[in-house]
Amino acid sequence: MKKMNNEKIKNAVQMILEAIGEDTSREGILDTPERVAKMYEELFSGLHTDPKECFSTSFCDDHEELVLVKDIAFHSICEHHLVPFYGKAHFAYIPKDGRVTGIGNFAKALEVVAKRPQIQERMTSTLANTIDETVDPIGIMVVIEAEHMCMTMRGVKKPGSKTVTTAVRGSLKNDSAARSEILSLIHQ
Ligand SMILES: Nc1nc2c(ncn2[C@@H]2O[C@H](COP(=O)(O)OP(=O)(O)OP(=O)(O)O)[C@@H](O)[C@H]2O)c(=O)[nH]1
Ligand SMILES: [Zn+2]
Repeated sequence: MKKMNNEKIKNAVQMILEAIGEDTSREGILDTPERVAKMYEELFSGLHTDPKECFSTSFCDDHEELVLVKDIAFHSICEHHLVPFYGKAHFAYIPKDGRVTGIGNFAKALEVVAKRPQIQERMTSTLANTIDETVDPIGIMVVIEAEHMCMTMRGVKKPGSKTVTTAVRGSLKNDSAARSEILSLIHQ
């Protein structure tokens, strides 16, 4: 994994604090540039990791029906304002040739992809493409529901508003009945 430049982040945060008129010598704020640099290392840890690595385990169990792993919580960062958006991701897929993937792999891939500055649409399609290329299922549908702090704490200020994005690959693209079943299972 490429290393982040912590020194650069520290200097930038120091400059922001100075620019907003803070007293950067006061005790509470003295270590803030360093803290933020450490935090960014965690929040953006997925930037140089390939989520395809998360799908290494699979099992052959003759299951060729729908599998839904739902309500996996995540936090990500909006690339426009660098504030969080957060919510839940749902993964539905139909295994090919009875080969199923480990259900925990969806949560691992979500963690990698969420830890990047981005928009929700790209996060959704990145996950769908990753699963399509590694698990190679008959069909896949990724649904993400999130609240964006750039829409709640600033700007239009609409707390509680949710954005829902979907990405569909394979057979589910032409199967509206299966997509409706997935959506009803998600919201059951
Ligand atoms: N499509 C999409 N838009 C997003 C996402 N996150 C934030 N945005 C929007 O990106 C837009 C950025 O708009 P700009 O006009 O460049 O920035 P701004 O003046 O700060 O915009 P406002 O947030 O509307 O005040 C805003 O409409 C945000 O609501 C996302 O995940 N997907
Ligand atoms: Zn934003």
